[in-house]
Amino acid sequence: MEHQGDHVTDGRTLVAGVDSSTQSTKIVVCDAETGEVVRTARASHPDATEVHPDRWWEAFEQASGGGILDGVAALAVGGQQHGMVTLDEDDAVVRDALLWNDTRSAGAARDLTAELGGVAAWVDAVGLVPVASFTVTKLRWLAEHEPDLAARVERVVLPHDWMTGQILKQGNGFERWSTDRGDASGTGYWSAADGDYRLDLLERAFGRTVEVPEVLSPAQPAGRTATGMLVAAGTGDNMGAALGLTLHPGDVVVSLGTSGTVFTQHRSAIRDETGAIAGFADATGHHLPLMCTLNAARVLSAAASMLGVDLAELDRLALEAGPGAGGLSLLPYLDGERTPDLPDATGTLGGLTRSNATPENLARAAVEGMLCNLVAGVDALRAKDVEVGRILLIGGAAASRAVREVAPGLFRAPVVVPAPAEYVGVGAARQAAWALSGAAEPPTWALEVDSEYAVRPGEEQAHADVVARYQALVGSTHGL
Ligand SMILES: Nc1ncnc2c1ncn2[C@@H]1O[C@H](COP(=O)(O)OP(=O)(O)O)[C@@H](O)[C@H]1O
Ligand SMILES: O=C(CO)[C@@H](O)[C@H](O)COP(=O)(O)O
Repeated sequence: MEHQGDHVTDGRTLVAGVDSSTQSTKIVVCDAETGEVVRTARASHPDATEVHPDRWWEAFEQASGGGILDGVAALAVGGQQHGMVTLDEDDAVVRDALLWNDTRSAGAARDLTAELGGVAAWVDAVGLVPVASFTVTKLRWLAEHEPDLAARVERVVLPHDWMTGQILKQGNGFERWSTDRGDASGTGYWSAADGDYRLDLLERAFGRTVEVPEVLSPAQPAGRTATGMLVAAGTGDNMGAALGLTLHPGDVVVSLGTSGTVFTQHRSAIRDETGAIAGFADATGHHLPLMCTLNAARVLSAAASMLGVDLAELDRLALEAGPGAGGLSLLPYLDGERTPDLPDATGTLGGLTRSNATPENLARAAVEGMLCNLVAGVDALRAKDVEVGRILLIGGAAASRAVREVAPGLFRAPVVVPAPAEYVGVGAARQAAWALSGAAEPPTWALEVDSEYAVRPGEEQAHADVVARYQALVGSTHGL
C-alpha cells in the first residue's frame, strides 16, 4: 500500500479515479479543471484468474485508507473488463469472479459461436467473436459446470459495476446496479452498434435470463455517497485509459499491463470477422475497436526471472542485442493466448542455436515477442482503414527502455510515451469531473508527453524481418 501527494484542496475542486485492474487497485486524485494529479495510492490484488470481489474492495480500502479521498467532490471506477460477478437475491457474491484472463470457458466460447451460426453471426449481433475472456462464455461455463451455484444467480455485473455499487452501498446512495456502454460492450450480450442489450444471447448462454445493470450514459451519475460525493458511471479500464489520454485522430494506444491491448477511438463500430478486433464502445459515446492479448508485461518479468536479473538489467541486455535477437524468437503464449485464440497454448522458443543462445538474445526475444503479438493488432486496425499516425505507449511495461526503443520499428510508427501516470485512473477521474460539471463534453485536460521514439534509420528492414518471422512462427507452430 502506497500513498503520495498532498491532502490540501486549497480551493480546487478535486475528483478521483479508481483503476481496479488485474494486479492492483490504483487511485488518483486530480484537479477537476486541469487534470493535474495531486494524490496517488496503490494496493495489490491476488495473482489469480478467479478472485472474490471482496479482495478488490479490501485493496480499495487499503489504498483509500490514508485520507486520499478527503475533500473529493466526485469519483469514478475504471475496472478490468469482462469479469463475471454473480450476485444472489440479497446481492451477495455467489462465487469467485472469473476474470478476463481465465481460459476455462474456451470450450463454451466455441460452442456458443457454433450455436449462433458462426463468427459472422456474433460480429453482426454484438461486434465480437466469443472467446474465453468474454462474460457470456463464463455464464455458459457456470451453467454447465456449477449448476447449483448457477441456480442461485439473480443478477450478473462487471468488476467496475460491483465496485461502484459497493462504494454507494457504504451509505444510502445505492439505487440500482449500473454500468456504462464501454464495459457493457465487453460482455458479449450488449451491442455497441445498436446501443442495447442482447439478452437473448445471455439467455442462450446461461439457460435463463438474469438481471443486468442499467447502462448509464457517459456523463450520467450512478449516485452519491453518504458524504455527498458524486459517483459517476465508471467504465472498463481500456475505455478509461482512452478518456485519460484525450485521443486525437491517428492516435493508437498500446497498453502493456497484465494484458496487452491495442485500441483507438472511432466514430463508428468496426466489424472484424477475424475476431482480432473487438467492436467495443468507448466512454464518450463513440467506439473503441480493441485487440487484446493475455500476455504482455509479465512476459518480461518471466524472461527476467529465467535470466536471474531485474527488469532494468533485462532492458540493458535486450538493447545489447540487435534487432532480431540473432534469429531467436519467443512466442510469448505463457498463459495461453486470447489473440490469436489459443487458450491452451504455451510459450515457444524458436530458432535456438549455440551461437544465438545468449542472455542478450533471450532478453531481446522476450521484448520482440511480446510486441510482435501486439503488432498484429495495429496491423488489424490498418486493415480496417484505421489511420495509425502515432502509438501512445502506456501500462506498466511502457516504463521499459527496451520496449520504448524497439516498439517504433516493429509498429512502423512513431511512439509517444505520455508522462508516467495511471491513465485508467486519470480517465475515470476525468469522467467524474464531466459528470460533476453536467457539461456536454468532458473537461479539456492537456496530455503531458514524457518522451518520443522514432524508428532508428537503417533498421526498418530488420524490424520488418522480425515481424515476418513471428508471423511465420505462429503459422508453423499453431497452424494459423
Ligand atoms: N520498467 C518496467 N519494465 C517492464 N515491466 C514493468 C516495468 N514496470 C512495471 N512493469 C510491469 O507492469 C505490470 C503492471 O502494469 P499495470 O499496467 O499496472 O498492470 P494492470 O493494470 O494490468 O494491473 C507488472 O507486471 C510489472 O512487472
Ligand atoms: O480483457 C481486457 C480487454 O478486453 C483486458 O484489457 C482487461 O480489461 C484487463 O486489463 P489490465 O488489467 O491488463 O489493465
